[in-house]
Amino acid sequence: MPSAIVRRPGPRLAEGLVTHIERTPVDAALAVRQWQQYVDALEAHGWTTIEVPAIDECPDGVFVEDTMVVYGDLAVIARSGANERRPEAAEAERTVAAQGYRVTHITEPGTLDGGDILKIGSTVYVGQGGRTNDEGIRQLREALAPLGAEVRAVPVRKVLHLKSAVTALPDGTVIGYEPLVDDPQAFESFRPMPEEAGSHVVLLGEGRLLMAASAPESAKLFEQLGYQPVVVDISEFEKLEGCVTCLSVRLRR
Ligand SMILES: NC(=O)NCCC[C@H](N)C(=O)O
Repeated sequence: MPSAIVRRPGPRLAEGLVTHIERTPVDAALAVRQWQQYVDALEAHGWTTIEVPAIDECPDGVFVEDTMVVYGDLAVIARSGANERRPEAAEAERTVAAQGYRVTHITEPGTLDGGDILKIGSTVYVGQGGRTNDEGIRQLREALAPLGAEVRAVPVRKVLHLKSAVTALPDGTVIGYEPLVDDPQAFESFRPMPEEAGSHVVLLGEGRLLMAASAPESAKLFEQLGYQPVVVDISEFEKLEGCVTCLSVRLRR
């Protein structure tokens, strides 16, 4: 059975970082309900969820995906490009290690956020230009090479992370909202989506795509393509540049 690491939002969520969008007020109580619905959606589709203890002093702790990259039996613990977010990694590391993963670390001067990593088979795309630096990419390549992964750097300048711009469908097609994708040609096959949030899907298995309620046109398009959208409202996390991918680390082993 697949499982997913998640982390409950803390009391300072509303103070989370915003970089590319205007700050708007976050309803913390609504955010907790939305987070629970996100967890419920994972569980309803066969995913066991494993909680990292909440980290009250870090407003962005809920975006647990950024703390690591999991590939095969290895968890590469990230060193965030945002100083304020670095304390999030320690407990996340303990949680993934307790699941039986080997652990290695991105070390200074390398920086890397898990949100910058998009895995498609043995190809690992890494966003370059935001939170992840060249040294972080070099270290990731070195860590994953023995596992047969090919790490490819792609530019990210218009959004926070690579996976804010693009994710991939089960058949490997990369999807993105073109105005926010720096180089669509960096990917073997690219499909433009009609909405920004339509570029973000979590593959739940059996053609089901977890996605945000803020992309209804994209949901229709996915249905036409033969997929089954599983829709969650994550408005309060979107106000902090979060999306469906960043709220969990999927463990498929
Ligand atoms: N992987 C992601 O898309 N993470 C979203 C992180 C949002 C958070 N407010 C941040 O700026 O780090």
